[in-house]
Amino acid sequence: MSLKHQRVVVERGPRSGLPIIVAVHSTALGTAIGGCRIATYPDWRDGLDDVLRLSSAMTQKAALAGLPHGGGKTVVALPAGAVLDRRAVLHDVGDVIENLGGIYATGPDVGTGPDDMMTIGERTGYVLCRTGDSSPGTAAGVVASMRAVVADRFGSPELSGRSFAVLGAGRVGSHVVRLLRSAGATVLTADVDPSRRTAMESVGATWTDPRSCLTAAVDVLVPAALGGVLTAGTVPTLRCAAVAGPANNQLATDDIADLLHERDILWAPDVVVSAGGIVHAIATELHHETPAQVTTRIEAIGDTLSGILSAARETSSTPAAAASRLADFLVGTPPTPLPATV
Ligand SMILES: NC(=O)c1ccc[n+]([C@@H]2O[C@H](COP(=O)([O-])OP(=O)(O)OC[C@H]3O[C@@H](n4cnc5c(N)ncnc54)[C@H](O)[C@@H]3O)[C@@H](O)[C@H]2O)c1
Repeated sequence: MSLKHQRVVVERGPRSGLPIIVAVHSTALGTAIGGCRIATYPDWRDGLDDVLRLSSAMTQKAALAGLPHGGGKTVVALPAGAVLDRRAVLHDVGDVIENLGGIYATGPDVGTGPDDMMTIGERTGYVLCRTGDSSPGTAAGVVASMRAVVADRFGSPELSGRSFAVLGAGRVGSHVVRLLRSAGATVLTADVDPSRRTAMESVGATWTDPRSCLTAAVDVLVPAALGGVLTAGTVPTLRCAAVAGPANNQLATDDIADLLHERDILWAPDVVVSAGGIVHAIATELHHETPAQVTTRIEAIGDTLSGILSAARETSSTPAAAASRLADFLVGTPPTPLPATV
């Protein structure tokens, strides 16, 4: 396999002794952006695989969100049972990013949050989201996407009277549930953490168990927990008309997009749907836009998704393939040919 990334740095952190891996996939549209993931891997090379995949997805995400940025990612690959000296590892991360000289800026991801960005910020200025929570922006982008999805599927963007099953009532999922309820939708929700139940029922959502939520007969299933939820095993059990949610990497493998298409379940690519938080952070922190300008950008996620869903229909391809082709076009990558049929 040829290397498609602009730059990949692997360093053993001098303070932490841990593998710090930063991949800059592309700066064709501007500074690469993408979060810092601290996670356990069987081997650091699995972390390398992850960072290569995630940074390439960030290039697509930034381009599809209309941001003048490329994609990158940081992974700190923890061995099983590692005891973390958090400050040491975050300073190691900060130094690696600083040494890249500004071609990449990081932010929170799995295993890191705004406080960690403050600590990384003690070593480098190339860091986002030091304050605040990205989940309200992400949720707003999800709801803008919902309007595009129901318009495509049912002929009207109206959310009132539509039914949704939100799997995962965490930071983003709980905001989505509230926004959908305020718009007059019927909402079923579930989380492995039962402490979320009271808050969700107080806004009028119906609580259920995760399995029933996944397979509920609803208009739209909203994956808002972990990635990999759509598999060859789960897709045949779905009873929804569409799937659209913030969870990253929902498809266990790329061919699951075809399986959903064959079942006539509309899948909205998560790389588009989940962009609201990063759009908010970039527009506010790097481009100093006004709240009204930021809202307009987040609402535009729905327009982008509408265009992708129309293009998919017109070319008889999956929305995943249509999104990928649009991202390649925006970044200037030579497009891959369309398959004859899907
Ligand atoms: N926070 C953001 O701004 C943002 C931005 C883009 C994408 N995402 C993605 O959206 C998803 C949710 O992010 P978040 O910030 O809300 O995370 P979170 O950790 O706050 O919420 C996730 C929730 O899912 C629940 N959960 C875990 N496994 C589950 C299961 N099997 N069934 C049901 N519930 C389960 C957890 O208990 C938790 O409440 C993640 O995939 C994340 O990568 C988040």
